[in-house]
Formats: sequence, structure tokens, C-alpha cells
Amino acid sequence: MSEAGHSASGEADYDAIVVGAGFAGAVAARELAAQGRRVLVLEARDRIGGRTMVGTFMGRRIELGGAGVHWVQPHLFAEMQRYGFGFHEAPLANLDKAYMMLSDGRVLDVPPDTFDREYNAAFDRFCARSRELFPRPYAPLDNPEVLALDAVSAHEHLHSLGLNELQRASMNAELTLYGGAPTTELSYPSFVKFHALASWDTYTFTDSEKRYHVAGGTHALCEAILADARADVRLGAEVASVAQGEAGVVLTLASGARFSASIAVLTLPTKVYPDVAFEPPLSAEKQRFIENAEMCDGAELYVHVRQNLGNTFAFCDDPNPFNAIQTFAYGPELGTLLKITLGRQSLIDIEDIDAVAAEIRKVHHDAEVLSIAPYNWARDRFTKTAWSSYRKGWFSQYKAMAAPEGRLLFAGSATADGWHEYIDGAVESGIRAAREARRFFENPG
Ligand SMILES: Cc1cc2nc3c(=O)[nH]c(=O)nc-3n(C[C@H](O)[C@H](O)[C@H](O)COP(=O)(O)OP(=O)(O)OC[C@H]3O[C@@H](n4cnc5c(N)ncnc54)[C@H](O)[C@@H]3O)c2cc1C
Repeated sequence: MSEAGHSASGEADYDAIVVGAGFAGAVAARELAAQGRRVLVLEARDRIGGRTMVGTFMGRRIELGGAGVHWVQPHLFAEMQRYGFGFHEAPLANLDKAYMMLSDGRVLDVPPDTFDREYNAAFDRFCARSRELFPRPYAPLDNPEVLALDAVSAHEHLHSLGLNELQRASMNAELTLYGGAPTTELSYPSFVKFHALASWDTYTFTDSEKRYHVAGGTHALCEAILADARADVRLGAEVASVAQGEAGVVLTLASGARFSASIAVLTLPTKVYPDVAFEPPLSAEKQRFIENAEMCDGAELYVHVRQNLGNTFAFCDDPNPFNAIQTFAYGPELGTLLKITLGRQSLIDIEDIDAVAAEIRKVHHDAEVLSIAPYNWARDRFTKTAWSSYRKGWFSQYKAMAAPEGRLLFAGSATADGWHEYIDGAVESGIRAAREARRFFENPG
């Protein structure tokens, strides 16, 4: 290569290189190929799917990353429709038991109807202004008041509402889970936007986060999208540097291999960008966003318990390490599989079965934990954060991360206008980046 983007013959290897084969990358690759472009996908891992990951536990398929999906997530739903994927319903509805672990460790055994009513009341109050603040949720910064409120933390807003103990604790557990950090850090309007996206309706929102999975698994859906791209895909291809010049881009892998193209679409999780060398460096605005905006310290864990606990749900308020403990499957022979979501994995070692069992027994006193299936996203070097959550003051800056820089286009769920903590946001961002690419190719100047 003599100059960024040119091989010795002067021909770039590809029209576009997509970095990352999660949902954002798979969709961007397919859309670029549909435009007639020659596309290469470079993925650091030896699998596709990124922050969606399917495993098996006790003979069942489990989603260790992004899983909850809903038809109010239009980009993802369109993909499910296109490739013929339906919805698989997780237990959640018709709970036998509901629990609330308060911040001091006390556990309330709450009748499920009361739990639902109080939690929904808290949610309604927290998001009471969602329609007013986000009349068009896909243009989330149109209302100038959102920009001002971005400096307000979820904690500050929650404590201004005069809620009762159960309402405040359940809502704080939910917000800790979403923020992946203490709620004093989470941007208040960034969370309210999700309520607006769920048609300004609390029940629909709750269904959208916990109730439905992709039947057949997220992996199969991601595979279907990527197969449709008919792109060259290289797994185990960790991009170490990205150089752009007048003629194109050159991406160099950790192995030393180099590929050139006219443009690159980057879909890296935000916190991973500092591990890639950019020449010239990324803009100061982007670098500030990368350093400051995201904070999610989350992880996911499945637990097999000998006893049949029935259909249960527990919220655990910060600083208890598990924020949500939900029955995933149960029966007389199986016992119970619990799915646990943690906003703050650093509060516990999720690979330590004794520590996990002790925590479970605070809610389910006699539970005998037989085995666990943890995955720690915050410690995964190709993720570093779990889902994308915005620190207060940084939600209003997300467009800095999405903005193209020369021949580099940026996708990934954190850059989405809509469901930024979700698979839907990843799909949305891949479509947007491909649209930007089309504009670039039509008018390269
Ligand atoms: C535990 C957990 C629970 C979640 N729950 C939900 C949920 O219920 N519902 C929902 O919709 N969403 C959920 N999410 C969020 C959702 O999974 C993500 O928003 C979405 O999958 C992100 O997709 P992406 O393509 O933007 O990024 P990613 O999926 O992270 O894709 C980025 C890709 O880039 C690759 N990469 C990184 N560095 C390099 C490099 N140097 N070179 C080449 N490749 C590289 C990574 O390996 C990865 O494959 C959850 C996420 C987690 C972790």
C-alpha cells in the first residue's frame, strides 16, 4: 500500500469494510451489498452476533446477551418478519410469587397483583412527561427541554416524586439495571425515551423488555441477515488500526493483514474504540463521548436450582448485586432455571457459585443452587460495557458518536435515535450508516 486506500495497483480491495458482525454490522453489510457494493466484514471474535449470544444450559437454549424483543421495536420486528422469525414467550405473566429486596437487604414478599400495581404506578409517575418530552421519539432531541433535563439524574427525578417504599425501591432497581451504574449517574430523559418508544405505555414497555424472545434465537436471526449480505466475512479478524486518506481507507488487523476500501463502517461498542488506532485521530467530540458517555457494568447469569420455585420475579435494589431475578423455566423434574440480570457486576463475582447461591438464598431461602451459567460482558474485551446506557449530560451528545468522519461511518446501538440500549437500535444504526454510505458513493466529494 502506498497511500491509505490504495493497493499497489491503485484498486481498493472492497467498496466498503464493515467492522463488527453484531446486528449493526450484519444489517449494514446487507444494505451495502443491496446497493451493489463489494463488502468485507471483519469480526474480532470467532462467532457473529456480538452482544447477542446463544448458549445452552440444562439442555435449553439460553440468551446470554440481548434477548428481549417486541413489535414496538420497528427495525428489529421488520427483520423478524422478513426472515420468518416469531416470538417465544418467557414466563413473566401470571406470577406465583413476587419479591422486593430493599437496599438494606430486607426482602418483602409482595402479592403479585400488588407488586404489579405499585411498580406500574412508580413507572407511570417516573415517565409521566414522556409524551410531552418525546412527542416524536425518533427525534429525541427536538424538544429543547430534553437537552436541559439531560443534566438531571434518574435518582434526582425519582426522589422528587414522593413515592412509597415499594414503588421507589422497585423503580430504582429497574433504573440501576438499565444504567448499569448507581442511578445518580444515569440520565433521566434517556430512560424516559424508552417509555415514549413503547407508545408512552408502561405495560407495553414492560412487555418489550422482559416478555418475548426471538423464537429460534437471536443468533439464527443475525445469521440470516448476514447470509443475505453475501459479503466476505472474516472471523477472528481483530482490527487494530484504521487509516483514511484521500483515496480510501486501510484497515490493519492485529495479525498484520491489511485491507483497503473506499469507506469503512465501524460498529464497535463505544468503550472499545480506544483499542483501535485511528489515523487521523477521531474528532475531539467523538473522543469525549467515547471516554465519558457510557457506563454500563452489566452482566447476565442463569442459575439452576433444585427446587421448583414456580413462576417468580424479584427486583433487588442497589447496592444488592442482582437487580432482577426472574424464573426462566420450571417444572417438577427440572426444578427452576432463574435468569439474573445485574447492572453492576463488580459488586459480586458471578463465576463464584457459592457467592451466587448466597445471594439467591436471600430471596429464595431454601434454594439449592446446582449449577450456574454466567457471562460477564463488562470484562469481555470486545465489549467492555454491556448494553449502551448514557451518563447524565451525555444523552444529548450521542449524535457526536453517530456523525460520519470523512470515509468513516459509525453505527452500533449507542448511536441509535430510538432504542439505544437494544438490538433494535443496532439494526436502526446499520440502516442509517448504509444510507450515509449511499450518499457518499453518489457524491464522493
Ligand atoms: C447482557 C445483555 C442483555 C441485553 N438485553 C437486551 C434485551 O433484552 N433486548 C435488547 O434488544 N437488547 C439487549 N441488549 C443490548 C443488545 O444486545 C445490544 O444493544 C446489541 O446487540 C448491540 O449490537 P451492535 O451491533 O451495536 O454491537 P455488538 O453486538 O457489540 O457488535 C459489535 C461487534 O464488534 C466486534 N468487535 C469489537 N472490537 C473489534 C475489533 N477491534 N475488530 C473487529 N471486530 C470487533 C465485537 O466482537 C462485536 O461482534 C443486551 C445486551 C447485553 C450485553
